[in-house]
Amino acid sequence: MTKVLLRALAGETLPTPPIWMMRQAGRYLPEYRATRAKAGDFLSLCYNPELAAEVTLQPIRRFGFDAAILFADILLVPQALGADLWFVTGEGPRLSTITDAKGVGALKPVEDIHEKLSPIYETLRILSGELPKETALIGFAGAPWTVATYMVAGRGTPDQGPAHAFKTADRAAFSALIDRITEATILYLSAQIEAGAEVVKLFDSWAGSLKGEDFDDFALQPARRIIAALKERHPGIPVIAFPRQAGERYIGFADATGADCVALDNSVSAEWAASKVQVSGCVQGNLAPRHMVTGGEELVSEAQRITRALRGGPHIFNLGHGITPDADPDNVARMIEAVRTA
Ligand SMILES: Cc1c2[nH]c(c1CCC(=O)O)Cc1[nH]c(c(CCC(=O)O)c1C)Cc1[nH]c(c(CCC(=O)O)c1C)Cc1[nH]c(c(C)c1CCC(=O)O)C2
Repeated sequence: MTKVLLRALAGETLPTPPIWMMRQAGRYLPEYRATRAKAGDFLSLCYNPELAAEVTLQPIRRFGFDAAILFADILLVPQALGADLWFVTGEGPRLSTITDAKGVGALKPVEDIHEKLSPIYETLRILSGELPKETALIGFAGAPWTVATYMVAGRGTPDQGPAHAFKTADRAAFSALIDRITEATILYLSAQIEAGAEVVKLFDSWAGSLKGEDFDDFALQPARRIIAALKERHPGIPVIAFPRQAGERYIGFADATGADCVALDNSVSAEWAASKVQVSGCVQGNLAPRHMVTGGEELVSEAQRITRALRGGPHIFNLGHGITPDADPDNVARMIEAVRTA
């Protein structure tokens, strides 16, 4: 029996959609907080294969999701390319910054990334042996634009201003940075697949700040290049693309990039997506994460509305973005029940 997540990704319309959640292993779970404390800090947890596998499995044991997502972070790739990376508690990531051609030139050769990232591959090998047979294993990476926004600014930014400024000041150097990340991402995701990932997802969390030609050059083309290279090396491995906040640019994104599925954020309606995006294949999404905090009747009705709206084609149920640390785990169980009884 093929795993239900893989069936949806192959284009099958199922009576009940497979379910998983972005950030399903995370601070809203007491067992995650306990394992993170044991590891010491977030990055030590990412680089400890036994403990990273343990936190990946926690939400599977608790909720029986149809997919497990590797526990790691999109910012490990910049670190493997030579950037300094640390996390400030309560604030988020910090990195050394790259603001010109010289900074791009100083990055390590892409082939060197495996040296730093080999524990991540080990986490996947452990998970391949330990997951229930019906649970699919998802690997991931940040998309080049989103990763670049952190590498340029050295932190998360509300409007990605520093990356836009670099792009405007020296488009060739900025393109070289995007190319370098693109090449590293191909090597990283290929290694994840070789270590056991059955699906890979590209997170372009800041795609929504790219407009017109910039969207084509820095969101669409890098995704197309990565997906083409992966399909050549690993035919049959499906790719989920998440160009968050792409709005109208969700239309045709799967066809233009070769993605098997596009993940929808919660700023678009499921009804709109059914007629405009699902016509090209599988879609994933798109419950607003706040329902996992607020719960109640609205959680049930929204989860069921989305499930019904996307029932006519291939669909993977998920949130529109990651579950937040203040979410109530009981609401996750309620959400799953609502989707399965819609
Ligand atoms: C932009 C981005 C990052 N990381 C990621 C993205 C893209 C998706 C998105 O838009 O959310 C992706 C990511 N980060 C994490 C995963 C693991 C898999 C999963 O459960 O989804 C994945 C897929 C773990 C994490 N990554 C992070 C945590 C929290 C760390 C902790 O335990 O303190 C987790 C569980 C930290 C992180 N990592 C990042 C930020 C901005 C932060 C700080 C914000 C926060 O604290 O929630 C960068």
